[in-house]
Amino acid sequence: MSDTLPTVSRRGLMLVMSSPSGAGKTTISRALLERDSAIGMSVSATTRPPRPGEVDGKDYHFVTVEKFHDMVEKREFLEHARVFDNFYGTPRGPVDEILRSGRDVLFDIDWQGTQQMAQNARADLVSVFVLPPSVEELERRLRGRAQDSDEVVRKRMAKAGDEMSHWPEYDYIVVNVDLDKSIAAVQAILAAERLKRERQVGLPDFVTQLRGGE
Ligand SMILES: Nc1ncnc2c1ncn2[C@@H]1O[C@H](COP(=O)(O)OP(=O)(O)OP(=O)(O)O)[C@@H](O)[C@H]1O
Ligand SMILES: Nc1nc2c(ncn2[C@@H]2O[C@H](COP(=O)(O)O)[C@@H](O)[C@H]2O)c(=O)[nH]1
Repeated sequence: MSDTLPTVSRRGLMLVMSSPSGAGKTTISRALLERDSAIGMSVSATTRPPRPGEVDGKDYHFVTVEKFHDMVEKREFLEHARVFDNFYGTPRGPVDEILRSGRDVLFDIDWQGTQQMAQNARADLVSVFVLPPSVEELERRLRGRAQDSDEVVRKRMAKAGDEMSHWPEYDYIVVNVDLDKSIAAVQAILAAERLKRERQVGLPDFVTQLRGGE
């Protein structure tokens, strides 16, 4: 066997994860990032105040409402939306940079953002909707996270039904019962999507070379 591994160049994909608040998409995303160096996270901008332990520039870019509107006007967002009582948006620049470096990009965004991304870049998008095992468990997780006030938890629970109604718009649905199984499921989705023929843009050259050149 040759000692040089064949590489077929590949077009980067955009993996979007959505769910009702508290179903577990951030937890699954973090685990995925730790295990897979070929995917980078899109860090959103938000007008929401930081939760305890959240780091500016890592979890979010925490910005004022004025700054957010300025970014919208300057078309700096790939998508943006009002979610609950705050604004959230995906800065365009870092996403382009990750894709240019040949890696995939992971997004933790809501259904409104996913719809906007689907309008602009359907071919590059892979979308996963995470459902909780039950509404009771969803509330347990939101409260167990212990990072939001009672009022915030109540508002998020009140919106959960509406958010879950968007599941048919997604490519894959993961019911997040067991965390390890959910992480493995998303890894499997990513592995299969990377092998899609149309994403392996280096295949024509590779097969030509396999056939001895033409
Ligand atoms: N399979 C699971 N079993 C039990 N607890 C879980 C599971 N998955 C996630 N959790 C816990 O549920 C809580 C909410 O998870 P997480 O913050 O990932 O939700 P989220 O969907 O990203 O919410 P948000 O949209 O508000 O950011 C966390 O405390 C997390 O540790
Ligand atoms: N459309 C977008 N939605 C986003 C973005 N960043 C996060 N989100 C979604 O907001 C809610 C609440 O998040 P939280 O961190 O306050 O709990 C959740 O559904 C996220 O997926 C974004 O850039 N665009």
